[in-house]
Amino acid sequence: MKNLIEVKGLTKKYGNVEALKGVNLELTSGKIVGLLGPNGSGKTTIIKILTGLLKQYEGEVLIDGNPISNLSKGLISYLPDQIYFEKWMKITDVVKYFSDMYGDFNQERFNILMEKFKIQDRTYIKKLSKGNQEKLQLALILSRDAKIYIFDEPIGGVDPVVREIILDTILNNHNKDALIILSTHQIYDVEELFDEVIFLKYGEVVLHKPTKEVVEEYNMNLNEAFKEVFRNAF
Ligand SMILES: Nc1ncnc2c1ncn2[C@@H]1O[C@H](COP(=O)(O)OP(=O)(O)OP(=O)(O)O)[C@@H](O)[C@H]1O
Repeated sequence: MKNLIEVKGLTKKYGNVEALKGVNLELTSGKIVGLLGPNGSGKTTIIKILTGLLKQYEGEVLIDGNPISNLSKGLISYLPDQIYFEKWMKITDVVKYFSDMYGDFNQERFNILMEKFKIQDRTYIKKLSKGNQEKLQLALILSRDAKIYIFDEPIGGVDPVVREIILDTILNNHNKDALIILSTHQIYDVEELFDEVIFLKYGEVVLHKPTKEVVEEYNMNLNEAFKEVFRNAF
């Protein structure tokens, strides 16, 4: 296992708001990590910095040993918490864009995932329901052979059956040496997925441990432990 992400003293201010306060993290390959915290705790801010979307911050961020650059961006397959396609686009255009943009895009895996997600209409994005647009985006993200996958609320808008398919797909369709970071509020559904968890509170890491240790230490499931740690933070 090697460190794929190293963050030292990461601080981010939006005007007077200190969204991240000296965050330190080391994340290794082959792990599924839950990035958890209440609204406004800084999860999306960290993700945006790791993915190169937010460029102004203090501290050091290394991706696979190198500072953030186009090279590091190419190592990360990122699912944002919103649909980022233009609705007028054809699905074939989006797929072409992905395969042109990312050398690691696996068309065969994409086709299999689309079958699994039962997306039959492959014409225009606007003809897909919101849940199916989310699934399409997920299929594209998972079809890359990336070193790092970052999912921001991948199960937000979909029904419970689809949620299970999505979690199963994440678990079984990624490169096993990859690092997966998953941010969600629906901990109850996903806790068995996480090898380790990060609890963020007001921009600070208050806990970063293997899930097993958290469950043992608090003598309760992860969801309950989360509520215990954040009891006064809501
Ligand atoms: N563009 C921005 N301008 C000003 N403040 C911002 C901006 N983006 C985020 N913030 C603030 O930074 C803090 C962290 O926000 P962030 O979106 O990272 O939290 P989060 O944990 O992802 O929240 P949520 O779970 O609600 O998505 C919050 O106080 C938020 O109001």
